[in-house]
Amino acid sequence: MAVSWVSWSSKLLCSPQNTKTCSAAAITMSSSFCPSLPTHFKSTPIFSIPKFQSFSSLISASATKDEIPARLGFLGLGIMGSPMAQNLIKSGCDVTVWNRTKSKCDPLISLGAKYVSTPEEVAASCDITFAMLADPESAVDVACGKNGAANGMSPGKGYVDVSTVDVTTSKLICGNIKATGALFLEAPVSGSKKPAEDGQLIFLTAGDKSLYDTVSPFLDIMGKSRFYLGDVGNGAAMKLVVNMIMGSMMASFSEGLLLSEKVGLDPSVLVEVVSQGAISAPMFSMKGPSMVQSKYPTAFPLKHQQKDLRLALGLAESVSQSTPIAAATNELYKVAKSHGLSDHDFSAVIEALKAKLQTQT
Ligand SMILES: NC(=O)C1=CN([C@@H]2O[C@H](COP(=O)(O)OP(=O)(O)OC[C@H]3O[C@@H](n4cnc5c(N)ncnc54)[C@H](OP(=O)(O)O)[C@@H]3O)[C@@H](O)[C@H]2O)C=CC1
Ligand SMILES: O=CCCC(=O)O
Repeated sequence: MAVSWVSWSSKLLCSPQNTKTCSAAAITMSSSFCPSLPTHFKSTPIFSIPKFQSFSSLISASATKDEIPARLGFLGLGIMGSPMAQNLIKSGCDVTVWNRTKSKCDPLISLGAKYVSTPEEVAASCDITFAMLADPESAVDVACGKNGAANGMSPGKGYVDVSTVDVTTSKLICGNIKATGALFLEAPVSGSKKPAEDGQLIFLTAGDKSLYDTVSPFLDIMGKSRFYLGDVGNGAAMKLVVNMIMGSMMASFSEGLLLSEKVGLDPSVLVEVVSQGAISAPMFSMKGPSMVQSKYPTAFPLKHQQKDLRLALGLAESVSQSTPIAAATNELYKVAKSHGLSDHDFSAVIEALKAKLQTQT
């Protein structure tokens, strides 16, 4: 399995907050400007716009990458898709958007995005189409359903699915896209609402390497690092394993917060103690203070965390791997969902452990 990793550390040189809001046309890197830049970026214009060449000719010339296509599509403008598309637009890309609920397109249209009324039309009018959908069902529907993106794909185009789905779903979408002669890359992301806003996501990609090479400058606008993991399915699997760990960590943290309170400790102090030791995690420091106040402002919806646990358990089942902790954790998120917490942040799983909810189940 081919694995590569690139961190675009050069972004740190541009602006303290988010370098990638710099005009795309202005981003040109050289080794003297950025000594820490990976070799293949050095002395290479990251991209130049707007130079509309046929995408297929650009793909075949992807080794030089001195020009890349700028007609981008973005399907799915939820918590993640919206800021990701915004960063592309703010970086000077030509972006066409679509979302099932049309009103979510409006802020992006105000920023300069084009709008068309179906995924098919997006794919037909763009060189590369990104998709950020809720779950396997919506990802398949938008890619392969009636008026789906596959109907607008053809040789020379590329489809990049950044949704979190299972391996089988990703392979199904890949098959439908590739049947049109287009290229496919799965690229689920690690990082939540704030990293999406700040262009600090981590892309876990797999699929057509030439498409990966072509879209890397766009991934670098939206993210801080990217992994190329080989065959389709490896990106999806990596993402599910990461989120399986994350879901269990959050459940365990929740138990700790409640136990500390029950034995007369101040859970805010626990958050501080945890933050200074070996089990410190940005997630605990970020979400702990609001959890102590029973507040769960949504960054990562609880329903999506439960979906990821469910899919991770399926992945484990496919290779007969025992995952008792993830299985128990999944049950807890299901309890939280059954109490109407689906659209709260996943840190609301702590509510499922509170005595009141336990007695209601
Ligand atoms: N939020 C986070 O922190 C992270 C989320 N993810 C993953 O990214 C994906 C998107 O997450 P997020 O943005 O948070 O989710 P949201 O729930 O905010 O957005 C979901 C998107 O999917 C669309 N959608 C849902 N069902 C359908 C359907 N049947 N047909 C067409 N479109 C549909 C929604 O459209 P509409 O607006 O019409 O409802 C919306 O655009 C998920 O797979 C999630 O697991 C990955 C990393 C972090
Ligand atoms: O899928 C959601 C991941 C959230 C995160 O990585 O913080």
